[in-house]
Amino acid sequence: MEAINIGILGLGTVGSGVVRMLTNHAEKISSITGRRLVVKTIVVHDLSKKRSVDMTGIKVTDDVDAVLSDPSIQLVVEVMGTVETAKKYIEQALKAGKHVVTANKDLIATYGPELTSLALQQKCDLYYEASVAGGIPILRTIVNSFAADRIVEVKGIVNGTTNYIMTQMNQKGVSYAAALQQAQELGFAEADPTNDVEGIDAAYKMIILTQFAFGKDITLSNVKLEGISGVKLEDIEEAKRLGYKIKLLGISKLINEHLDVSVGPVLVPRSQPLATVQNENNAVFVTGAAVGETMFYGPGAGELPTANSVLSDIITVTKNIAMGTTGVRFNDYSAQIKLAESSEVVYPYYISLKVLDKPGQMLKITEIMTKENASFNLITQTELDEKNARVTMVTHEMSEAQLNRIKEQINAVDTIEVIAAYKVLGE
Ligand SMILES: NC(=O)C1=CN([C@@H]2O[C@H](COP(=O)(O)OP(=O)(O)OC[C@H]3O[C@@H](n4cnc5c(N)ncnc54)[C@H](OP(=O)(O)O)[C@@H]3O)[C@@H](O)[C@H]2O)C=CC1
Ligand SMILES: N[C@@H](CC=O)C(=O)O
Repeated sequence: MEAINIGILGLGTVGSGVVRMLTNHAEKISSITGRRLVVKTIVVHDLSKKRSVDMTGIKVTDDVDAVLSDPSIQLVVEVMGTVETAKKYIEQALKAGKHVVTANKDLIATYGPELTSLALQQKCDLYYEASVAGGIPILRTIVNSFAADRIVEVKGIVNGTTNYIMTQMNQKGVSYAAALQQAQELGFAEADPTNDVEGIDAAYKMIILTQFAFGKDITLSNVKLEGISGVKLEDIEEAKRLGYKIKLLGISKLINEHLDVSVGPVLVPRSQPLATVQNENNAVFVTGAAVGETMFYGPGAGELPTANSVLSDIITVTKNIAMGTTGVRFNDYSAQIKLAESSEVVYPYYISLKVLDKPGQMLKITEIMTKENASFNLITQTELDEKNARVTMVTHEMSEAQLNRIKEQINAVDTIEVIAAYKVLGE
């Protein structure tokens, strides 16, 4: 059987899973593709590190040229992370006529269009299923199964680390720091977990999902972004009391034919399926005008789930090589859509305020709300200590522009401070 030589850049959580799956499932992969997949070379950073996979017969090196300059290697799998270095290596690989599979959302969200053009020019494949929602095959599903439908919304939990942290805090009373450390030890977190907890990793995934669902290239600056590092335990408890769970959600949505993309903590009703997604699992809702609401659920991070998505790309590329059909875009859809104005984006909000515990504070809040034509369907005040109280409210629908003006005016009152303002999802 003809062989296809593979070079892998990175042998961490995902790289190890890829090697394990290529070894353990070799027979099935060959029977599907008609090719024998051989991992010829793996590039790592630190040659002295102990590895957990069997590397018999594989060259392990810290010299990337051993892959990029080896003409016998047809397929490069980039699972090392970073943006600029990975870009440089992938460009070199494509220019050398090698096909590329990557799990790197930072890279694809930042340089996807540029790399896709280069791949097309070189008649090479560039696939990145694992870059969004780990083990959930969501990108291929949007390309294939939603090809004819008009997608109106994509939303969901697309970061395993933050969902893991919030589940552990919520259910087991684990501290934020301890839960983050566990997520790092389990291999879910990024090399720099700031990207996870500040919502940047989820935003990168929403950029890619937006490209696939709506055919629109956006950048990080187009995503309204808030992470979980500022979410207070009191707000988690208060949300629970009101019948909600706080989840970090990515939402990309058509509003009046304009697109709004956000990542942030959202109050999800306990009865909504997203509220039941625990630990590193992810769930993506895709709403099509024809099909209605669909939900895709599964592990969003971790060695083997992510490796399975990388393998699906490797198999696609192998089949394309075998059939001589390489050099086709992963996603062909492109559309002209404007971004929504903040006056168009309307949600109910949960607003949490720290107020000086003295008379008249509620009046000031309601005056500001009334001035902005906003109303709430519940408001409560709880004493925090001798001096301070917390006021929480769930508003009726209001625009983001209204919310911003309300926040600004409340923060200008020296006895009141806005602690949180999170969207509230409907049932
Ligand atoms: N972990 C997960 O669940 C998921 C990760 N991803 C993405 O997959 C990619 C890999 O993630 P993950 O496996 O977790 O990362 P790890 O940090 O576990 O592994 C990174 C690997 O790349 C190697 N490496 C890093 N920089 C270089 C370099 N400059 N030259 C050569 N080798 C280098 C490291 O070498 P050494 O071992 O010697 O240090 C290590 O083997 C990232 O883009 C990540 O965002 C996507 C979905 C899920
Ligand atoms: N750090 C990411 C890994 C997968 O993309 C996450 O936690 O989701």
